[in-house]
Amino acid sequence: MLTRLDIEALSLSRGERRLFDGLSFSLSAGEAAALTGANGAGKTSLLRAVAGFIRPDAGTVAFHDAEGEMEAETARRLALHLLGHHEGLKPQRTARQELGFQVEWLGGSGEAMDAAVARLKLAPLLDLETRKLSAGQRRRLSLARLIAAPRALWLLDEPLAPLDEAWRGVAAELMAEHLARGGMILAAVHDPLPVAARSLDLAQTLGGVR
Ligand SMILES: Nc1ncnc2c1ncn2[C@@H]1O[C@H](COP(=O)(O)OP(=O)(O)OP(=O)(O)O)[C@@H](O)[C@H]1O
Repeated sequence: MLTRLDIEALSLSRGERRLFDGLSFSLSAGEAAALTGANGAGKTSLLRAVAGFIRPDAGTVAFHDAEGEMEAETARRLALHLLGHHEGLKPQRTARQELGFQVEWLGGSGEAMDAAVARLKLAPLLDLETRKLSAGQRRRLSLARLIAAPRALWLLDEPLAPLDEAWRGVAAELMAEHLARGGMILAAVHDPLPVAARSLDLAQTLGGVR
């Protein structure tokens, strides 16, 4: 199981623009970090770099389990979830088809999928095409993935943004349970995370934070 994420001296650019330089921080089992910063500061880009979708200009992203450093590709394939703004749902497919596909792709079981559907109260939505779901309902469908296919590191991009108060409460419970099991959360947020979390302000972290 993934037990630590180490980011060391990371520099990231998008287009011609350098977003940040020399960013260093670590996250250990049971810890959460709230990534803050102005629009365009690079929060989403950092999450995508950790997930391996953007290559940094310099620096390293390393994943560790109890034995030592893991191969990054393996860690990314098996030990993390990236939940983005865009839920990555095909509009013409039903919620059931999309969730079923994702859970199978991620190696989750049918039982775990049923548990996730129950926890996120998705049963009445499963036969709707995803284009007919509201933003909050789509986010609940994405949150179901987190439960149906357990992974140690959750990379969450504004996870609460489209949720109403009641569903924010459920998301908070899911996060707290994940941390209590030794999971880790790195979340880009504009509002505070609803769990105890270290704050990592991208506007103020040039040069490194630990
Ligand atoms: N594919 C891309 N090509 C070029 N520039 C990009 C690309 N994707 C993002 N950017 C730029 O990178 C910068 C950082 O974007 P990013 O989405 O990481 O910011 P953010 O901190 O998550 O912002 P927000 O709070 O608005 O979600 C922005 O200026 C954005 O325009």
